Amino acid sequence: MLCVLRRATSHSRSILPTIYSLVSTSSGRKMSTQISFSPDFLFRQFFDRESCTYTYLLADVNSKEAVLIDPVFELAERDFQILKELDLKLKYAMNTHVHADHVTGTGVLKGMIPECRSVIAKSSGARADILVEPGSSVVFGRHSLEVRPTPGHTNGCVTYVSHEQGIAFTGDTLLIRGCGRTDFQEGCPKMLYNSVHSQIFTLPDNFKLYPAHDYKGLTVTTVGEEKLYNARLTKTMDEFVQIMENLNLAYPKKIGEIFPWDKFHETSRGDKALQRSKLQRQHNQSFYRKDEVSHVPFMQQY
Ligand SMILES: N[C@@H](CCC(=O)N[C@@H](CSS)C(=O)NCC(=O)O)C(=O)O
Repeated sequence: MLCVLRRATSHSRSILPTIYSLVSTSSGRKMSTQISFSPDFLFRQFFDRESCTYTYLLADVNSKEAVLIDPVFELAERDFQILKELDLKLKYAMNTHVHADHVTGTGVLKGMIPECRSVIAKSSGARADILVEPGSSVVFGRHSLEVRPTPGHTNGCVTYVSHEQGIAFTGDTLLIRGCGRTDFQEGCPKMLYNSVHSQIFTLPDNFKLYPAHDYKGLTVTTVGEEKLYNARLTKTMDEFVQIMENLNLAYPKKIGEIFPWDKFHETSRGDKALQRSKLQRQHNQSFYRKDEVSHVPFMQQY
């Protein structure tokens, strides 16, 4: 047993510097200079087992002002309880985009915390108290998040960046070793490719990236790692488009609750997506009649 442990330790010692040096060779930056969180910055990552969604809680520990990124409707009570226990004041409940796979928790949280304001990108077309635009800053206490436009999965996708903490919340634009699908809801692979390369891969290699979902149990990545190992985004644009057009993923389970089918149908791109959406629509109509979609008001009431 001791032997195995020793071997495992020396193995991880030999691999890590290789990764770091590969990354620093490709960009000229040193991955080994890890950016630590400031002592007055609180960070928590929460997980929804149902939709594999990450919700992030960030706060200024002195002023107690907090933000939640991508809260989930069914888990609003969990998030509220944590805020209460940590004695935090939720200033903003924000979304990276209009989600197709879960209903946002912002409406419920606003009901529980009257001072809380909802935030989403103006380009999403969704309703919220604050509609942010490229270059806007979301300020909580002494901390702030820069809003970077990263359309492609949806038109209104944004990435929120904390330069001081060296972190970015990429929503569904960039997933760990993958990316958001582009086969519905205004999806456009070329746009997504450009967004990642111009807005995310231009951040320093040692910035940590936190996605809105992971389906394999991974929690965090870095710009440097994704530039080396992302199976889709390390390809050329043409290769990337080919990959994205042939993913053939099943639609998210909740899509029928999020989108009125007529709107979804209109905004699907390409014949293949349109055909699939027709089939899906026929299938779902037996479950979701439009006038029975009780969650839609929450989707609109960010
Ligand atoms: N199986 C899940 C949905 C999985 C899925 O489609 N995820 C989306 C993000 S939520 S719209 C995605 O972009 N995935 C990309 C990928 O490569 O997996 C469900 O049934 O809800």
